[in-house]
Amino acid sequence: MSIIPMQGKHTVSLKRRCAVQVLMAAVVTVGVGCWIGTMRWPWYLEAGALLAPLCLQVSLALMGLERHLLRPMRSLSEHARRLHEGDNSHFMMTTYLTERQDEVGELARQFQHLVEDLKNHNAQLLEQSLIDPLTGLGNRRMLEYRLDVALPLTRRLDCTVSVMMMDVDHFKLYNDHYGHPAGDQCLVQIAGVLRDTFRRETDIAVRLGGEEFLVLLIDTPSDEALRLADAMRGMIQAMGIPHERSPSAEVVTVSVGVVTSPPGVSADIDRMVACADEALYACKASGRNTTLARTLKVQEASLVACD
Ligand SMILES: Nc1nc2c(ncn2[C@@H]2O[C@H](COP(=O)(O)OP(=O)(O)OP(=O)(O)O)[C@@H](O)[C@H]2O)c(=O)[nH]1
Repeated sequence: MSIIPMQGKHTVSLKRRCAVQVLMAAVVTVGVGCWIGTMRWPWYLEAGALLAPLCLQVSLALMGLERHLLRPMRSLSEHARRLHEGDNSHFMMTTYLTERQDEVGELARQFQHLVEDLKNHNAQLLEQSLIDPLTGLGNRRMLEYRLDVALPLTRRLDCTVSVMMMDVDHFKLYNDHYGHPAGDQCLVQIAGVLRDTFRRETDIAVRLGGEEFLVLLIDTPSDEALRLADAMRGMIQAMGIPHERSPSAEVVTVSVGVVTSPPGVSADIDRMVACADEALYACKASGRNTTLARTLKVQEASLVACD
């Protein structure tokens, strides 16, 4: 963050305000003193006449102190307190502070910059903690984060939720044969297919870990979800990444298990993931490089188990 010098071009410094105030007090006191000298009043009247403008000047100085220093300081400390308590969602310093052309305004602007920098930094950190560094897809935390928003929405809109579990076939053999860095590249290419296939803003595609990926689609009929999952599987096969050691194909392939909750049913994601996992392992058992869907048993508008 750049540090802007305190004395800006248009700054009316508090120091200058004080100097003007003191000068005015001196001029008024000397002026009144000279005037009293010509009046030949008794001493108590002279003292009263001298003290009255002095008291007025002191009162004006205190009012200025309150207006130009103490009130903005209280306001700044209130902002700092709200930030400290975590209320920074819509943090915006009042223009009354930031538009001031003195040191307090400068302090408020710097404070505002600092808070904005911190907010950006926090947003970056949050994003980094939600992204899988290898593939750039979301990770498990991203899934949880997005489910918090997506699931209440699906309940409210009474729409379907589809979960796809995808796993690379014989990936251990791939790693053993081509090496771990080549395995990493393979995962990056697979992630690219997921990104190209699931482009809707509501689609959630994440790498759960290792060679396992999950896709969650909302408001997509079960046959469409199955068609998309199989298209994705086909595209990964069509990339033609050689896999000499695979017992099931000459290229890298994946197996995909799909499950869709019907509309009007409250989606239990854990149960759906378990069902999609079962479908995935059925793919593995049936020779791999396939897509299988499972239907969900529903009782009293909630998911019970896979059939
Ligand atoms: N290159 C690379 N390999 C990984 C990564 N994460 C996990 N793996 C490897 O992925 C392999 C997964 O092996 P398994 O779970 O036995 O599964 P598989 O060999 O694909 O066999 P099937 O799933 O039954 O087809 C292991 O060898 C892990 O070391 C990663 O980030 N990069």
